[in-house]
Amino acid sequence: MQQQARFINIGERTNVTGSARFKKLIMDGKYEAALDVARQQVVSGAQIIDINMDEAMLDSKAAMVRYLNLLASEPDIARVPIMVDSSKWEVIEAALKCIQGKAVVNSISLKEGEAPFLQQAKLLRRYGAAVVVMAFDEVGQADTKARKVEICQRAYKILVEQIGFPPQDIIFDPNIFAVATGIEEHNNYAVDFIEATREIKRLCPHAKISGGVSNVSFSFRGNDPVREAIHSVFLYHAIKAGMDMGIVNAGQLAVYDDIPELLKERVEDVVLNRRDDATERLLEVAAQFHGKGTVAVKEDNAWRSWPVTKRLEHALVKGITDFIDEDTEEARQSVERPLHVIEGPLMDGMNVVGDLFGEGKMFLPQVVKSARVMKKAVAYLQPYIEAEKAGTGATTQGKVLMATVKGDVHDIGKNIVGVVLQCNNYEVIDLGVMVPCATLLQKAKELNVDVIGLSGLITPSLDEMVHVAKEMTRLGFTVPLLIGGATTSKAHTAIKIAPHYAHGVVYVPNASRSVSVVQSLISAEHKPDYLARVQDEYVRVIEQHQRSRKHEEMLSLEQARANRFPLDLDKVAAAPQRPGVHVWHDVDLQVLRDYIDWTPFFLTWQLSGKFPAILNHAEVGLEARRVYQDANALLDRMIAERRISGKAVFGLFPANSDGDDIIVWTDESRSTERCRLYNLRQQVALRNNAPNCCMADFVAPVDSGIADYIGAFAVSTGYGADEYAAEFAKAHDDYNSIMVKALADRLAEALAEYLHLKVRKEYWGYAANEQLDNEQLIREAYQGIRPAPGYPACPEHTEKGTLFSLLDAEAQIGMLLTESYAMWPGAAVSGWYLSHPDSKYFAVSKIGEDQLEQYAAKKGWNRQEAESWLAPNLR
Ligand SMILES: C[S@@+](CC[C@H](N)C(=O)[O-])C[C@H]1O[C@@H](n2cnc3c(N)ncnc32)[C@H](O)[C@@H]1O
Repeated sequence: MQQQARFINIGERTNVTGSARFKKLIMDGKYEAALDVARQQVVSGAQIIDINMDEAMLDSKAAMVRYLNLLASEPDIARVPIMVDSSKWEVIEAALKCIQGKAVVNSISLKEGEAPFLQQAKLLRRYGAAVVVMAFDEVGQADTKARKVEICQRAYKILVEQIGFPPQDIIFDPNIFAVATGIEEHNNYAVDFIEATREIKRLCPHAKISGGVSNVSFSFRGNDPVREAIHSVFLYHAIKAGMDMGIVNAGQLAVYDDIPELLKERVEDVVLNRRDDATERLLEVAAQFHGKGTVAVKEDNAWRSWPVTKRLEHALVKGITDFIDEDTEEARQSVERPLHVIEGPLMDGMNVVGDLFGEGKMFLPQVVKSARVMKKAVAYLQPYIEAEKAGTGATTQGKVLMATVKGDVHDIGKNIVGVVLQCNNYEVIDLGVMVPCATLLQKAKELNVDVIGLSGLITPSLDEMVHVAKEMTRLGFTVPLLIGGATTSKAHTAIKIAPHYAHGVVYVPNASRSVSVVQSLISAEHKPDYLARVQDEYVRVIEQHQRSRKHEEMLSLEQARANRFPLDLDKVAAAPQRPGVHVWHDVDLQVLRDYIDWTPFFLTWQLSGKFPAILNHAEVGLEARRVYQDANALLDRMIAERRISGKAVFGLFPANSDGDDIIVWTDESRSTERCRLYNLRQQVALRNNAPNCCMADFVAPVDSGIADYIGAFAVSTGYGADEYAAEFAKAHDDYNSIMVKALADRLAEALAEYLHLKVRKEYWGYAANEQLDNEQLIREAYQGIRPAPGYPACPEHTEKGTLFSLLDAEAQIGMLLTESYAMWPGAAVSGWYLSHPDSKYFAVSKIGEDQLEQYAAKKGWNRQEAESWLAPNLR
């Protein structure tokens, strides 16, 4: 597997000689559609795409240039290297002029002798391109191991020794030819390639080996399953011998371990030329595997002949809903009562899923798909169960009541935990979002639940959780309380919540952990021990917290102010090109797709790794590609059917700082305050006496006489998302329900990114010439920042109130704030725009009593209100 992981797939569908569809699109001038062919390959795992426009009826050079230029503007495709494939030198040169990153040229050879070979190689070196060198010389194409090695070694010497071509940029293609053709001399072709690969790698250090893999199975055209098995077996051995890359249709490659034993053995005989009658023996069995699609699909269908209980298990593990109604019906007929189907095969199947997930052999998206199968089966049985009046359902392991706390609207994490618990046979009662404490506890009593789970995303929710814990004590509850959500932590749970409730407060870091936690809490036998361990752990966490806090030296607010960030007033940006408030009512979501930061999307699904590398990750790559594909298919639908929409309101205003405040003026006369933004300042003594920052430090002070500005924005792409997600949930499809929200969140972040870009380049215009790709945008490699209230530089959430009234966000685009200052719709981002080149993100962190008092006075808060809103900065 490790070796497979290093292999580089070269996509081949963007080749007019190899793909009839691509050829037609290009010949018809449908370049946009032809781009999709490239995109599809990247999505299916191609890490280089081979582009070939060599067609007699085509102006190949013009077609290549046009296509490459279009590709360059598609960030999701342009991130993979291009292999320029042409037999015409002028096409290659024209292509190299368009390609920005490192290109690979396919190919040159010694066919015409050394002089043209050298000349071309020199030119390629000047372009910094890597090159594919075919094992072809004046005599012809190399077929035996000896000839392959001889030609490649000769080419290597010429390239490296005569012109200093970087050896790591040389890729040899020692020719893969068809085996099992019926001609005896061809029988050793695969072995010749594999053995030559081993030898060339030894003799030509750093050079790479590539080849067109589909050639090897040419004699089995028409029988895809056998062809795919041949490719897979061939690659298995060639990669072991040192093959680095190959042209191979990544979407149609059988998994070596999944090839049925009989087929694998016969194919291996052919590929490794192990017996004289290998071809006949493969032909004998080939028909059995004949069929459409991949070997895996062929095997998939085999499960349909299994006994129904096994079929149900298979459907659950693989997440297949296609046959679930008919299989559930068959199972129902085979048992006495419909409930027995749930208690028997369905729960057995889910146990398998639970075990595989627990062992790390299944990933979260797969588990959520399994839940979809389970729910559909249960829904199918429901009318029969009701007709029988058999009560509410099967016995479960326990009842878990879950809710996102009052004032908070975020629920993706909670929904995922709910699904995972259901998969493990817990009954989950989900009260949804913004659930007041009284409602929650009343329900808990009424339903006599075993566990209560709270979730929240924004920091004010942490306080609400403390409130729930206190109320549980006051009302005499004894069931354990689970705490989860993005801003929650073990430390916060230990320090702030646990002391208020004596019957177990457990922090759950992610969905996978929820099962073992609930299991331990529900078991009468294990619960005391488990809670004692949690308590010990909390003691340790608290001690650690106290130790780390002790080292923090605090400055007085006065001292911190004296150490403010020294702003370079010569660099204050010019006045905005388009001041005032602007509204976008219907943002083109298609445009936003290119600005999506996908990495957090995978994290939502508990797949960690940076995009796009994660798509090819040895362990999670396959699953990552699947969710990515599902996500894009759903995005297509959401956009085409206009199921969600995006809106933005933003404005650019005259502003100056006044101490720690920022004054927003009504107009350029700068005489009347429209509003004042209150900011917190860092008070912890920082290393090397670094400045104690406050957001106001990045805006020109009022007494400088400099006309500075500030921007404000609020965007959401959540309009319609909750309804759409609810439709899926109603159809027992949690997978897509969660997916809708995760995608709406991604689009909201993408909108924030895109809008910020437009502001920098056009509306404010201080960076009109900025040219950054999406990766640079994600890294925020631009001038200026967009700090968001609730985040570390401006952690106090009520400032969102000022932001929203400044923009009149409710009237303009219908965005609301809850009592905890969470934004609605949930897929939303808001913040300020600061343009100064030295402005940067920082964390206010802990503040002192003096700042607490002064800030409270400015906001008109009493002590309790101040402590509540500033809680995250008082720890
Ligand atoms: C949370 S990430 C979101 C962007 C990420 N590419 C995504 O799609 O999820 C970065 C944003 O968080 C906010 N942010 C990050 N650090 C911050 C800080 N220290 N203070 C204030 N806002 C901060 C800024 O609005 C910044 O643009």
